[in-house]
Amino acid sequence: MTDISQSLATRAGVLRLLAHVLRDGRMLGDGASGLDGAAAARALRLAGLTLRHMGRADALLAGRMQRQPATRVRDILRLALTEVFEDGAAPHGVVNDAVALARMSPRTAKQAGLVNAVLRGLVDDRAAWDALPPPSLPPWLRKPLAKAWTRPRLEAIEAAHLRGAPLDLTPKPGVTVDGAEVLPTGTLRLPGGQVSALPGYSEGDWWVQDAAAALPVRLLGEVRGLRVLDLCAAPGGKTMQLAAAGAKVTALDVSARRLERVAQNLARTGLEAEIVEADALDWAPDAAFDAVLLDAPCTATGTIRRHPDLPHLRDARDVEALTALQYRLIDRALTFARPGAPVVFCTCSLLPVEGEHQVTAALGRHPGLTAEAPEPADFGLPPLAVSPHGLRLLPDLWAERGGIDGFYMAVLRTPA
Ligand SMILES: C[S@@+](CC[C@H](N)C(=O)[O-])C[C@H]1O[C@@H](n2cnc3c(N)ncnc32)[C@H](O)[C@@H]1O
Repeated sequence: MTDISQSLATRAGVLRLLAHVLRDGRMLGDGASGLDGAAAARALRLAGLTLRHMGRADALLAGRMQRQPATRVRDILRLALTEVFEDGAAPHGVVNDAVALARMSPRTAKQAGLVNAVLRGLVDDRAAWDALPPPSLPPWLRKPLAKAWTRPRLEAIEAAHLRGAPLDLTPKPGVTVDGAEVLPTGTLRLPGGQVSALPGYSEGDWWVQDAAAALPVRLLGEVRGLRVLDLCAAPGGKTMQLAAAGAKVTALDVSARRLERVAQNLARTGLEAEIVEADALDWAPDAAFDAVLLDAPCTATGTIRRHPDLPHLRDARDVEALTALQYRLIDRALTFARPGAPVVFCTCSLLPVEGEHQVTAALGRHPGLTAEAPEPADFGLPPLAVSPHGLRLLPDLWAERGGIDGFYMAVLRTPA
């Protein structure tokens, strides 16, 4: 394969991934670019970058085109502009490949001339790109976030999304990784890199987990020897933390496919947990647990730094369905813990309706239920992380250290 055809193949792979997200409504990480190895990784990175900057590309294109082009043509143009202005690609090669991509499909071949003309008029105009406002979240998310966190905070969150995220690892006790920064929370942080090539991967010394996602388990304190229920467990990041800390873990999840990932992760790390495939709303254990962790399904909007596809895949209807499910899961989780035992509720959402409001509502409907507000400093976190009943993390926190995912977590207890 020549260099030219390799770059073309990679860009065709990016178009497949964009169609998977924008047309099929599926997660970027589940998409197939049709490529292998380094080309597949490059296509995935470029698709993510294009999704992050899509609003800006569309704004620039809107000024140049009277009619909306075919969706594939639009994606070709979006990718080309993103590569030139955000990835430092040479305009000449980008335009040539964009025209070739249009010609590749009978449905868009006739628009190859349009692609050429539009791009030639734009790729040298960096000033026009730089003058565009930074990409913003879609209205379904922007509105409630501005209300909850103020507009300047929202803009700081959007800026954090654009910066992306470092690579965070949770080590087994005593494990270190050369070159990694040790965060005050205990997470090991690297700028990035191919995960499976890092030292300690095949030995199962650590697993990938954002610094925020590693905190809910720590709120449970010492768990050695305790029977702990990990209620929505897959793919198993928190299950591994609990098992590594010496807990007897039951890892429950409704998804058989996702539970396979738990089993694989446990096998790689040599850790043990009982795996249960069940709907938490129907399931009943033989005996109450010493601690319960409810990492409830949510919009995952706290992870947009890593998943730029999310704002394009979710909408306000998802929020409604998920908050209703969280409400029911909290009530169920409280019945699984022995009286007085901790039940950690957490979600990786930026929306208070999936965090603070859920805990306030649970306190209102369960007489005697308490929620302890953890002290942020105990976990090396800035005071901004404090919230009425729990810990609130937003992606603009720790900007100088590389940020942290958005999360909410609280420790609930029924009366002893
Ligand atoms: C946020 S993810 C959990 C992430 C996991 N705790 C970790 O740290 O790797 C939410 C999980 O909830 C599961 N889930 C959704 N509804 C459920 C239900 N009714 N019962 C059990 N699990 C459920 C999903 O399959 C998904 O794996």
